[in-house]
Amino acid sequence: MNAPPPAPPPAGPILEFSDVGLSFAGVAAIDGVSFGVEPSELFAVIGPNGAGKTSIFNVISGVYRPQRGRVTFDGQDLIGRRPHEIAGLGIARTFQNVELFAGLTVLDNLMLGRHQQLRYGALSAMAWLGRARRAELAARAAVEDIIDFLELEQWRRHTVGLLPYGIQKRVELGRALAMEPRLLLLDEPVAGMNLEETEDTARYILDIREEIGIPMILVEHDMGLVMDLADRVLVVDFGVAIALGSPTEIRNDPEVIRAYLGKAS
Ligand SMILES: Nc1ncnc2c1ncn2[C@@H]1O[C@H](COP(=O)(O)OP(=O)(O)OP(=O)(O)O)[C@@H](O)[C@H]1O
Repeated sequence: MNAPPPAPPPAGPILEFSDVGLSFAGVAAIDGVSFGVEPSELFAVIGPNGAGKTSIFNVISGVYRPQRGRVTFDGQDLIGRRPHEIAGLGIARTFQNVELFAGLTVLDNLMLGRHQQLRYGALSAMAWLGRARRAELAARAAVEDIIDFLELEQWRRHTVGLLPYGIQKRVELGRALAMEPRLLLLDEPVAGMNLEETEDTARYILDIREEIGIPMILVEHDMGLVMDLADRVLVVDFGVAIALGSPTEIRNDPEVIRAYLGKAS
């Protein structure tokens, strides 16, 4: 009898954040936080205001350089790299406040996102016009797919700054997707949205996971959204990781309840 084929080795985390410490003027924003994000996992980071969530994103994306610890993406060290290099490795992010070119159209904003991903520079573009032109056509087709995917068709020629806030946030998500990321960081994707916009965004996040299958890290205050969407949740408070587990484990964790009730009183 033939033995069954050996199971493939379990894939390790694509992002490893190990014992990171970051302080500003001696005050710790992140104090020894460690976690790993599995390929295609939807990982959430929650915590009260000022807990260190955005600082974690800023460390991953190269905006802040921590004094301690190690961060790797797909085995490559991230600390010490500049934000554009990290974007070039395939880590895209959206921001708490929309950061788009407000005077440009939806289409142009997405094309700019895509150009960060194109593999030719200005000189090679001149030398290899044919190749550059083909890349440009492919870029345009990829952007049109994103417009379809996020149902932005009716706004594609509109100036971004004049669009409703919920649509601007969706364009920002599209801009990040246009980079063809291998990891997506979503900083408060539903902040300031009404219920309908929030539900739409939840659906797009699930669609990204289903159809594109990339891992995502979500920082969000909307607890309902986090508990509905996330595979695992990391809770930070005063820069320290106080819990890590499934939404159900987190909901029932006495330390988490204490941190939140403490802030509410
Ligand atoms: N550039 C900076 N200079 C000085 N202190 C900073 C800086 N960035 C963050 N901090 C401090 O680090 C701590 C964590 O801030 P951070 O913005 O990461 O928290 P947060 O959990 O994202 O908060 P919020 O939910 O309000 O967005 C805070 O005390 C904040 O004041």
